[in-house]
Amino acid sequence: MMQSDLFPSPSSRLFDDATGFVEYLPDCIDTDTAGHWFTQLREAIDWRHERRRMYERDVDVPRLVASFRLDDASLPLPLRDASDVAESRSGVRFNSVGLNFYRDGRDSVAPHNDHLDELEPGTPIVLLSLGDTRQMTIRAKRPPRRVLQLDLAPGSLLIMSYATQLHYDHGIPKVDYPVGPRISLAFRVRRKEGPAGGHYR
Ligand SMILES: O=C(O)CCC(=O)C(=O)O
Ligand SMILES: [Fe+2]
Repeated sequence: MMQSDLFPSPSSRLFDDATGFVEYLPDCIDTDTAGHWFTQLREAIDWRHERRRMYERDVDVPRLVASFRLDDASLPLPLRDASDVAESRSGVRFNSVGLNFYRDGRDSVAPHNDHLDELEPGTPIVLLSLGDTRQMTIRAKRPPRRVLQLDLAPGSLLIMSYATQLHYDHGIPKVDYPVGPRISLAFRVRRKEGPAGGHYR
């Protein structure tokens, strides 16, 4: 599906080995466009506030979420352009986008790997960041416990290969300093069959 020689700048890979690869591409969208898309999405999306059963209690998912199939005729406008950017920079044709809206530093996503039973085997996940910069932690599940702390700047793409979901967890921790809102778009190739999309803590 995806060939590494489709990637124009191998040096942007933070690692690339038997555990998969992670690639960070800053400035894929200019600042004005990133700001415009952020505002459009914040206003146009019908953001869901979800709850999730955890340790026999219902808890709030600490961010707002939304999701679309990319063949949805009513796909909000900037998502089409955003998927074009994700596709041209990764060489992969995606069929779904999951959105996360982190309202402030108290919003987060707990360490997790994306559900492999929902992904077409071998396909990467591309995260496009808009709004304020938040830090992502990527941590190996097993020793030697490689840890990456990445600032995900607006207009950047982060590409995580399929294999990394077996070997690493990723998350956006809460922060105790003032930070503005952030929206992330997670492009995926979802399997045709398979479970309905869930969300992560
Ligand atoms: O907001 C992000 O950049 C990460 C989101 C994420 O990990 C997910 O939606 O699965
Ligand atoms: Fe994720």
